[in-house]
Amino acid sequence: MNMLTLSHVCKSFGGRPVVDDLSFSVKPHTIFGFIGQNGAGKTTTMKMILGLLAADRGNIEVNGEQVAFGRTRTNRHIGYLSDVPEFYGFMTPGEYLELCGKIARMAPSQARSKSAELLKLVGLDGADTRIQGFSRGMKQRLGMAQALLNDPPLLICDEPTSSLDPLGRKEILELMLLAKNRTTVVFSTHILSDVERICDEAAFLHQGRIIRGGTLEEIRAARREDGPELEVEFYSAADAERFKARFSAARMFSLSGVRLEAQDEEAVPGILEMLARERLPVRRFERLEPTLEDLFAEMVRG
Ligand SMILES: Nc1ncnc2c1ncn2[C@@H]1O[C@H](COP(=O)(O)OP(=O)(O)OP(=O)(O)O)[C@@H](O)[C@H]1O
Repeated sequence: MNMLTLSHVCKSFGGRPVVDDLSFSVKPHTIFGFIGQNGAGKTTTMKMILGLLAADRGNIEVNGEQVAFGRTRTNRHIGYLSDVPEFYGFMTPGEYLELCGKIARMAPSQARSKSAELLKLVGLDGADTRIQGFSRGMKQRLGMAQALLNDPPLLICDEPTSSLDPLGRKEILELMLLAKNRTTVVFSTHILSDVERICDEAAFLHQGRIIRGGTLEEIRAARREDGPELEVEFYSAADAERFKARFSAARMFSLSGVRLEAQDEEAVPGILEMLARERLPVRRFERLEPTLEDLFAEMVRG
């Protein structure tokens, strides 16, 4: 059974479709990247999953249970982390998590042990100071601990890395990978390199519609039909020029580097033979994988 399923979900504001016939599903213990530019409809979709906004049409199921607008029953399956989580700054992280545990009706001893376990998981077990002095990265890690407090089978993170510096981002990405052992993660983002680093599956959202989805391998495979791009780097500019002169679909990308546009798969051995025959010493020969950023830019341009 899928952990999350959206079937033909639609939402308009003032007659303008913002989410348009959206369908996708997320398998348990995977990380699903929900990708889109600003205004693509990511937050609107998340709000509908959380039952905070009514869908005009379609169906949403969380852990096999149908989401109903205004009722929060299905939210017992969900942990939620926003882009900038808010806390009581005068508390320490341990005090804050224990309070959350008590609000969730945990016994005091359970709230204490669960808080300690999660603070260790997010690397805040030594942080015994008030939250108000925390960096954004530390707050995000605490938000992650809070979201995992009830052992939810689904963790939804709305742009969890957008406000962080590269180190903070890396920490949150690593935490999401760790969280995958205990839950299923859906995270929205416009940072495609984050998706490449940790996601099993992803969906590209554009103007409220999914323009491509699947495993990262499937998403990349669609482009590979055009054949690989190759980069060949030489030790001298003269060698690079000699090589480039042999190909019409070639251009220099640096003083001594040549890029060959989409090549037939069969052409690659011939190129290698030619390099050996002409005794052109090669510093680097690489098939370029398109980045998700390249793919997304292409799709959005149409
Ligand atoms: N309550 C509302 N009333 C009218 N329009 C809205 C409302 N909520 C969102 N919108 C519009 O719907 C579109 C999608 O917004 P949404 O917040 O879902 O996008 P997003 O993908 O999360 O973008 P961002 O990364 O900027 O948060 C935007 O054009 C936004 O202005």
